[in-house]
Amino acid sequence: MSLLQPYIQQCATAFTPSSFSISSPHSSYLSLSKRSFISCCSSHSQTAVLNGTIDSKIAERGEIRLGLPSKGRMAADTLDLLKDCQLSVKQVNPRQYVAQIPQLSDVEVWFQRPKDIVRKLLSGDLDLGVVGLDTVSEYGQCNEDLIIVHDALEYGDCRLSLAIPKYGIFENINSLRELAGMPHWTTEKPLRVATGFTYLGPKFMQENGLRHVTFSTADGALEAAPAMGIADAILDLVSSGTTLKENNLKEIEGGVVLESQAVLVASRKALIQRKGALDTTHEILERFEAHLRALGQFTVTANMRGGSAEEVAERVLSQPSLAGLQGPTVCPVFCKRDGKVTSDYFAIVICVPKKALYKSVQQLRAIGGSGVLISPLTYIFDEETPRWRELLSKLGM
Ligand SMILES: Nc1ncnc2c1ncn2[C@@H]1O[C@H](COP(=O)(O)OP(=O)(O)OP(=O)(O)O)[C@@H](O)[C@H]1O
Ligand SMILES: O=P(O)(O)OC[C@H]1O[C@H](OP(=O)(O)OP(=O)(O)O)[C@H](O)[C@@H]1O
Ligand SMILES: [Mg+2]
Repeated sequence: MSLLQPYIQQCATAFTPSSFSISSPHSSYLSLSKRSFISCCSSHSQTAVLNGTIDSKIAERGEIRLGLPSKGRMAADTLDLLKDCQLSVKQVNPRQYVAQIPQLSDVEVWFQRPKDIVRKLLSGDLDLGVVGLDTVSEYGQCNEDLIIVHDALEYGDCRLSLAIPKYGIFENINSLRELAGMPHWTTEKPLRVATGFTYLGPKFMQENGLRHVTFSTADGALEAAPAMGIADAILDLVSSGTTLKENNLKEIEGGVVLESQAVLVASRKALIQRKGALDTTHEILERFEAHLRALGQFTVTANMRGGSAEEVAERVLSQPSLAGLQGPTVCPVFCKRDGKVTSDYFAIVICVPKKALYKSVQQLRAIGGSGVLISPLTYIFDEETPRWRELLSKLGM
């Protein structure tokens, strides 16, 4: 074994849909990945055995298990989101992998690595999880048992993207079409792609008609592979683009496989069969939605002189940025003048998108608003969350 091999090992076999093959020093991970790949195409009898095992796991335990990332960049942000939704995770010490959320008494939190959260949802050992969409797509492999309950938790933003060197034969290549059209790639000398995404990578290439491609894999620092002569291209997560830039690589048009952010994912079986799982999911979803909706808005209060509530409302509604969620709340401000209670002023309360804040203040002033107060919003609970209806329909309910 050469010195390079423990770091990244070349794949000798060209990818074709019928001969998926990737070699790696991490044989346990890859054999699992390969097994899951094959299991996608497995016989009905194998699926039935697996389903039987999952059914018995559902019957065996009473609590609802939520998997959260144990480490890495998703871990802290996930705990922060839960905390902001008044669902603080009580973990006795950081090395203990089980924890509780006092507000959700039937939920047991298990800290796991993101890819293991997806694997354990599929095996029936977890019921719910928070991970990146990239991880669900890679390790979930389109399995119908996985249901995305909330698809935009607004952190962990990144994209899975193909990147090539800025130099050499790639200098003038700027799109996937141009890359595919290069005469260099043949059966004998295919395009070598280094990636940790050994399911999504081949699938993307196949769907985009790149026939002469081989894949190699490694656990990190993939951006070094082209300069080391190990690969021609890489397929990896990109966020700021700094790592690509620092390693003289560029993304190409049409090369984004997936846009990703943190999601709440569930096992369909658990939602249908486990007692209380659907109610708990509803509560978590409602809290997430209410909090995330509120994040983008401010409450704006202002005073306005006027003859009646209707007349003030009409003035407010004449401005494009002042409609609020359902329209303005207008209420009289009472004061005592010459011994008499009067209301020459009205208080108006509206929610405005954070992005439109200054424009809203200008519009309020233009129609006679004064004493404008801005406060952060914590939650916006609607009558029913749209995602809940979507979930019920995905479950056939
Ligand atoms: N550069 C990035 N910016 C934003 N989010 C990212 C970035 N890289 C990864 N992520 C998101 O965070 C998730 C976890 O990434 P992280 O690097 O923490 O763990 P990992 O790569 O799975 O584990 P490890 O690096 O220890 O093997 C990814 O699946 C992705 O959803
Ligand atoms: O576009 P950027 O903001 O530069 O981020 C991209 C980098 O972030 C991730 O690596 P990570 O930091 O997780 O290290 P790893 O390769 O060890 O997983 C990803 O694999 C890229 O290398
Ligand atoms: Mg990483």
